[in-house]
Amino acid sequence: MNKVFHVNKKNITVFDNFSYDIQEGSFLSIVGPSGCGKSTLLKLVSGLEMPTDGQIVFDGQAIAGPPKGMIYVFQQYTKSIFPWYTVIENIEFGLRTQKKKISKQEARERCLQYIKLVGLEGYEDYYPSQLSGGMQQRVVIARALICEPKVLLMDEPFSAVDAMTRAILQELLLEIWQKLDITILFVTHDVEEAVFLSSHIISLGKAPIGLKEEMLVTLPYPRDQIETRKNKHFTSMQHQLFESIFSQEKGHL
Ligand SMILES: Nc1ncnc2c1ncn2[C@@H]1O[C@H](COP(=O)(O)OP(=O)(O)OP(=O)(O)O)[C@@H](O)[C@H]1O
Repeated sequence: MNKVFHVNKKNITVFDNFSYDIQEGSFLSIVGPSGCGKSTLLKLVSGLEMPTDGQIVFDGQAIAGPPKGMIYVFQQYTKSIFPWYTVIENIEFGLRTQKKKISKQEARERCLQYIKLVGLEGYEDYYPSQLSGGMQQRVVIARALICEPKVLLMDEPFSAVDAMTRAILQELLLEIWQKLDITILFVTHDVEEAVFLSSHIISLGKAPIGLKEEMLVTLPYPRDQIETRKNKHFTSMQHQLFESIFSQEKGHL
């Protein structure tokens, strides 16, 4: 697959002959230096951008637009939840996008089930402005999951929350991933986050290098913020990724 943007009469080649097979059920993080094409790759997979040449195949079909079964969670969660809706109404909005006919009672029960899954029980009738950043991000995650996606695409979803909330949300996301058996594609700048969460990591080189490194993260699941970080492989994988990205960032400054 190739992806070239045309800006001000110039061509920007982001991917040149890029190819990668995503394993169903994996937790794949995409890391790499700034501007290497991480978000573009997610947009290509989600059908929000189309490749200039080649194709992206999902469920045996070339993607020609946002496919059913994939949900995109953006970084700026405050912009993607409705401030005039309560928690439960925001989550119900996810159900309505599915266009399946279900009764009011069933819709409420399903919303409550996902509210429980993300640990927001008791906050059903709160408005986003009455919630912390981490809680708002939970609403976004619940709204995405209620659509029962096969693939969840997340572009730096935790970058705007504080370190402790991020650690809690990371554990929550792993629990959900294991419970629901979905595939997650996760863009992050943070190599520690990538190693903690992922079963697979791809490191992209400065465009248009494409795939620079592929890493299988063999740390056992379930992972734990305290125990997993003590594992010596955790530290060595983190160093390896950091070195690879930092050397490219530095070379370009
Ligand atoms: N819609 C667009 N039109 C033109 N150029 C674009 C567009 N989207 C992305 N690009 C260019 O493609 C390249 C890759 O951008 P992308 O946002 O995918 O990188 P990234 O790795 O996610 O960056 P960062 O880590 O800084 O968020 C950049 O040079 C960017 O300017």
